[in-house]
Amino acid sequence: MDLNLIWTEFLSGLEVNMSDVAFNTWIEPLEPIKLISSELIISAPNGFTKKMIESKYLNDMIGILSIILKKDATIKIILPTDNTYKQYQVRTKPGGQQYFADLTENNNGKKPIDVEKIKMEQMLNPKYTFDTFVKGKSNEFALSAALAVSKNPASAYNPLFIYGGPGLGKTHLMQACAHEIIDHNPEAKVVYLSSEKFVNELISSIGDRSNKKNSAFRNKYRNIDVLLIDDIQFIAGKTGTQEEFFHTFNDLYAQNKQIIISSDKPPKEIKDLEERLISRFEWGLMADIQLPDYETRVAILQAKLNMENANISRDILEYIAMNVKSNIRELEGALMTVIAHSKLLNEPNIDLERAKIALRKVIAENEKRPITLDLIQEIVADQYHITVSDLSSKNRSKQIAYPRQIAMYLCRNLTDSSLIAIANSFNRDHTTIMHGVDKISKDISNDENFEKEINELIDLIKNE
Ligand SMILES: Nc1ncnc2c1ncn2[C@@H]1O[C@H](COP(=O)(O)OP(=O)(O)OP(=O)(O)O)[C@@H](O)[C@H]1O
Repeated sequence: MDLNLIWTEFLSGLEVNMSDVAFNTWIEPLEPIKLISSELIISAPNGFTKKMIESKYLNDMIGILSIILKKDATIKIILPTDNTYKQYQVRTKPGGQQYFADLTENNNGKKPIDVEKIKMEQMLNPKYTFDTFVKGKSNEFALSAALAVSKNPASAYNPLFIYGGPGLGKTHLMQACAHEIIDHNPEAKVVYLSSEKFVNELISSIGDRSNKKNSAFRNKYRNIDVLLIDDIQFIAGKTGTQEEFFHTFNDLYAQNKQIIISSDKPPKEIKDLEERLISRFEWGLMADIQLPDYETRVAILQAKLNMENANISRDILEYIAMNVKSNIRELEGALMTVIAHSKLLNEPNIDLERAKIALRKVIAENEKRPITLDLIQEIVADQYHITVSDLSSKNRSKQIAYPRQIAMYLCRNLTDSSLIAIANSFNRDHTTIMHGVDKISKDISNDENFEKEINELIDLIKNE
């Protein structure tokens, strides 16, 4: 078995059992050196990491390696100063990319394997391709943009910014771009990752006081052809990460490299995102994905069903499409629930009545309204016997101004809308919102009864 493949599997095995921070801090910096029979030689960057691995993670690592090798394995941790295995050390190409330089293999004319590429391809879901993406009115613009960019990276639209609510297909579309670009050009250096992973990698590179790792981080992201960052909204409020990402973005853009970004909202509406990033994200093309209509929902269900090789009747698909409207992930979840019931009950031709019973919980959840600024305003207005338009009016009487501040507080705490979006919905500027939120926070901490009143309101909103 190839060392690179073993290592990739090994990392995946460890990653699921560890927190991201622990993985990035202790495991990521390790380098596989050589597999000699069933002993894996691993290099740790310093004595402290070596000690930490040996005391805390070695047993798990041996367990995982034994499963991969299908025999009892051992692991030896060495330091870069150990010359015994020098000829096997990882080398860095001029671009910063790393590969294993087993000199004996090179002498035999074998091409060194690109570790980053293997890792990256493993991160892509093989099912998330353009072929499996169902086109509908809600996503046709984003789909066309993604196709155009994948066919001609960095010449069609740069950056491409895809946004839309949860579970509507942003990750699927981003990964379809990555697959398509790699299929057309296997040499392309494509990096796909969530902004959370970007943040974690950055933190662990900063945590390393030797500058080596920090510059490896920079090289990694500045020497690629296509960068896809999923769920960029997670870098909001993280000043250091935004700074690093800003420079990465500028470097790639200046070199005419494609950048594709996804988010749950358009750049302007992302809470605590720096203005300079917002403006850069808006340089290229912004494409939104909306909630799918009924026909698209049925078509998606049909497509998923074909992949699952199960027999679910059309009336059940229509029933699901009619009742699950909130997002496609839930739609898929509902279909999988019916398929699971049909399999577990041994009813290959499950009927609509049975399916309805199986779906009762899913559908009840789906009927809950999502918490939006509009919903909060409706409920607050109703509770305090005023109208929704009073909330955004100029009226300053206490009977209206106080519920207005309560609604501002709830909008800020129960949604992740930006201050600007909240301010617009109340026809005010953002400082007024901040003042209102502060006032209500203080009143809550000073008055238990008021706190109770607000908690009851929150329950009402959550259960609507
Ligand atoms: N148009 C589509 N055709 C087929 N499947 C789709 C489509 N849109 C979404 N899906 C499926 O719905 C599920 C959720 O999609 P995905 O994870 O891409 O959503 P997302 O917008 O990235 O969500 P989040 O913001 O929560 O990360 C996936 O299994 C995906 O394959």
